[in-house]
Amino acid sequence: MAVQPLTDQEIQQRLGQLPGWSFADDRLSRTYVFKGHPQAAGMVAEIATIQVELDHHSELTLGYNKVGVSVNTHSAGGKVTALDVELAGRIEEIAPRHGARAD
Ligand SMILES: C[C@H](O)[C@H](O)[C@H]1CNC2=NC(N)=NC(=O)C2=N1
Repeated sequence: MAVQPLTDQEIQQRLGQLPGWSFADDRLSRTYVFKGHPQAAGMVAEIATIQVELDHHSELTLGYNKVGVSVNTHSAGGKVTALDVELAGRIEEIAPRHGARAD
């Protein structure tokens, strides 16, 4: 069975475990700030590796010292699902090693 969208209540509950992430326009999103461009790019590269492993892919934006992550599940009609929450959690785990801080 295809992955089901989470309800707004379920999303709010899961956001409690994902500080810095927000829910708007049917997407989970977060921006991270880094010391400089190499650190930001390194974070993007590791996110890409995780996304290949999970077979779930966010929209990533790389700036000078910022990385934006925004994700929903295409196969669930562009809604937020447990797959998005899982990816966000995996990204949170690696962020400290890249020196990421809140925007
Ligand atoms: C065939 C492949 O598994 C699918 O296209 C995957 C790939 N990555 C994906 N990523 C996201 N964000 N949503 C999806 O529905 C999705 N589907």
